[in-house]
Amino acid sequence: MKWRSRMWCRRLACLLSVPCQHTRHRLLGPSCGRRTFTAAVARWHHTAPESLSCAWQLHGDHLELRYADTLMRFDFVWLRDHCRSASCYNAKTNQRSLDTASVDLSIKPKAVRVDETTLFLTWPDGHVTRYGLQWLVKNSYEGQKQQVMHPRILWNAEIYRQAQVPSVDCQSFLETDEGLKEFLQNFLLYGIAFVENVTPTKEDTQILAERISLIRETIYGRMWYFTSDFSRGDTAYTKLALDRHTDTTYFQEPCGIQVFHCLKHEGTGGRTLLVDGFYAAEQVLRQAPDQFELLSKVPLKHEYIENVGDCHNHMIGVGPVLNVYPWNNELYLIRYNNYDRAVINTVPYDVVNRWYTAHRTLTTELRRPENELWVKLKPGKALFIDNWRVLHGREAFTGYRQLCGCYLTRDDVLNTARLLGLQA
Ligand SMILES: C[N+](C)(C)CCCC[C@H](N)C(=O)O
Ligand SMILES: O=C(O)CCC(=O)C(=O)O
Ligand SMILES: [Fe+2]
Repeated sequence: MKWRSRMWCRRLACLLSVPCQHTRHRLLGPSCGRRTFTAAVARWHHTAPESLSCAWQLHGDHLELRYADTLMRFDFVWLRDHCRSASCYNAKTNQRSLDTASVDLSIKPKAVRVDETTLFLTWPDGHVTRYGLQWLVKNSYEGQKQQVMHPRILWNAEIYRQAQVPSVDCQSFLETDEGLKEFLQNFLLYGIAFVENVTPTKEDTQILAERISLIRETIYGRMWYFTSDFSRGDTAYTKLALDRHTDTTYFQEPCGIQVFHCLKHEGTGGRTLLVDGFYAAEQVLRQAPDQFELLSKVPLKHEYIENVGDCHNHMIGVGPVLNVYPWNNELYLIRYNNYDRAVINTVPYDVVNRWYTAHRTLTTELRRPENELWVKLKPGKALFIDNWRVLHGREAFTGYRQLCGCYLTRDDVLNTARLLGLQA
């Protein structure tokens, strides 16, 4: 992604290299500020020449605007398409009424005017579009690019322990907005969160889950409940150790959240391992950006083939190990499960070779002991894991062990968080 920032710097540099025009305008005085501009001449216009709070310039196919320390460029079709007038936009439902296909792709504003707070555009058919300058900063590519979509605290074991993230009490989680909000804030920041003093039953675990989301029903059921009874074609249903992984990598959209509640364990071992996949990926980005890029570009398949008893399933999910938003390179999903990774047949041999190297670098980071958080799940303590970020595993165990839980739909967890005022 380096090229992006380099390119951006170059563009920024070129725009910053025109201050002579600002100076000239300041010398010309305030009269030009509110004047309607009709000709497409590249010239800076200032609304408040003394403070230089806003300046704009019309180019052949876009409008350039500087406001609140942000330099923004707006495509003309974009400016027409996002018009918030009553005939183009339904403010009650927040939906677009304008048929975008009716906009001439070479449209240009007939007139442009900016006052202290608002940009006014008049289109060839006479339609007038108004944008608040604050709204533009918040919604422009350049404004948006400066902020992350999901604020997070990346952690290793030490960082997580030092943070002393509290578990939320079950009653406060279920009965107060503050309890729920605190829980969700922790969950969004760290990708894991605990609820304490839960009655150790499947039904009570379901009530917890439904407090924040819809349950995502899968081939494992809605609420699942499992022991080492080999009832399914998967090593989760054994007493074996499981290396760190994310679940349901063989779904086109892996489950967003996993809930675990250990209802019983009479025996030894069986601790849960948690590793922040984004922390590890960040280390790869630092050490070897090209390897990070490869992991985010090469698509692979994961697969689940099951024929046990009455369970017949064949699932395939395709996607890269690291998934990033292309406009800011921010990670949003890691798909990592070496058990369920399918035959690699989507890439030529020389790329395969480089991919294995990159995968090894990531695995080395994921396996560093200092990145491992080990917890023993006990009846009463429910664990929520962001399955798009935090890997889980398990130590081998002896004796009878019963775990219940479910998957949650990510959109609905984030919905609850946003309704409580959190950035999600
Ligand atoms: C959680 N539950 C026991 C229901 C399912 C386990 C699925 C395990 C599978 N290997 C995966 O990683 O997706
Ligand atoms: O048994 C456990 O603690 C977890 C097993 C597992 O990885 C899973 O169920 O997804
Ligand atoms: Fe798992």
